[in-house]
Amino acid sequence: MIQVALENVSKIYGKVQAVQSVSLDVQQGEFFTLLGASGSGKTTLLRLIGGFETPDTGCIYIGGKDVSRLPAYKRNVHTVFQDYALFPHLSVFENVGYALQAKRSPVAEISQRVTEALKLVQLAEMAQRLPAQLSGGQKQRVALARAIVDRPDVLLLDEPLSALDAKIRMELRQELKQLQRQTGISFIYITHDQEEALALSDRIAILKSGKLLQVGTPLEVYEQPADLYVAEFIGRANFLDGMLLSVDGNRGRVQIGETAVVEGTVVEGTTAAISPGNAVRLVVRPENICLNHANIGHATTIIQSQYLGYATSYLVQAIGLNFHVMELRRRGTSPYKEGERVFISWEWMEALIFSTN
Ligand SMILES: Nc1ncnc2c1ncn2[C@@H]1O[C@H](COP(=O)(O)OP(=O)(O)OP(=O)(O)O)[C@@H](O)[C@H]1O
Repeated sequence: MIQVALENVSKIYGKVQAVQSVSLDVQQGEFFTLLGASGSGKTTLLRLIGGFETPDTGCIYIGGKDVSRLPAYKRNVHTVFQDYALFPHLSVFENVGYALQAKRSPVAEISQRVTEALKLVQLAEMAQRLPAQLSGGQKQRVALARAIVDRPDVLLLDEPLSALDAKIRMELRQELKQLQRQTGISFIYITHDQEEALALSDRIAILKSGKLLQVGTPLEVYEQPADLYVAEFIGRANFLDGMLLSVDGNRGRVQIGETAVVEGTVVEGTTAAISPGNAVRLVVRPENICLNHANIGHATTIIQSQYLGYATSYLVQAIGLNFHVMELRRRGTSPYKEGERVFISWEWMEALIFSTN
């Protein structure tokens, strides 16, 4: 069932088209992430869904009802911000129960719901503490409990983990996902952190200058980016500029550097709907490149070798270019050493060719 639907929604601030004709659906119980560079319109979209802004054109539906002109307090939507926004003079319990209290819900119901929400965020023991007596991660858990206690249809989360240090962030990331699954509330989540987006989301929407470029599962946006921008934005990759020489089915051959064909500087990848002769960029992920001693692919020298425990990260030089290569550690093998001469190759299906015209 569709929980939130946007139809051709636009928002203009003066001369800035913050959101440009965006249409998308968020399913009930879905973890949906808005990802994009600074200024791409993520917060504006969230504010439009929350009712803190009204669209200039287009419609917003929540639970099938047109809420485009409905103020925030009339939508069953809550927002969790980066800075927690807790009341400092109220206890954890009172912070979480605040909205229910304001609605004059019966005391027994408040107590039961607050206790339940605090349990869900693992803070049952800290109900009587004041916010000042909590760590950053605990404060954000209180903010989460407060946001779910009222059982909203949709929870909007604006970079809720960005103020936390890396370790707490990882912990809370897992809890957030669990909380979403347990409550079945649709989450619409903003983050700058691509890895967080890939790890948490059912689907990700990628925005650029207020426009929606692609909506897909983490696997789709990482492995089948809709265009070069998405490929460059999500994850790390190597980019090779050149000219498309020939296409066989969807297997393309690219001459690196747009010069005449030079022996040993032709690479392969997948392409769709690009004609030979066009300027292209080939994108290949570090983990899709294989290093070998078996004379397969292009000769290369290891410039840098960084042992990361679970993997080894290499900088190598081949066909006059630098490549970033990532190899998972395998037991019984030792990493290649700096200065060592090896070969690099990749399966043509694992590299993507985009037009740069
Ligand atoms: N109230 C406003 N008045 C004028 N311009 C605004 C206003 N709010 C946002 N903008 C502009 O709209 C564009 C989109 O802003 P928005 O905050 O939605 O981006 P964002 O993707 O959330 O960025 P960030 O990741 O930096 O928070 C930006 O160019 C911004 O300067």
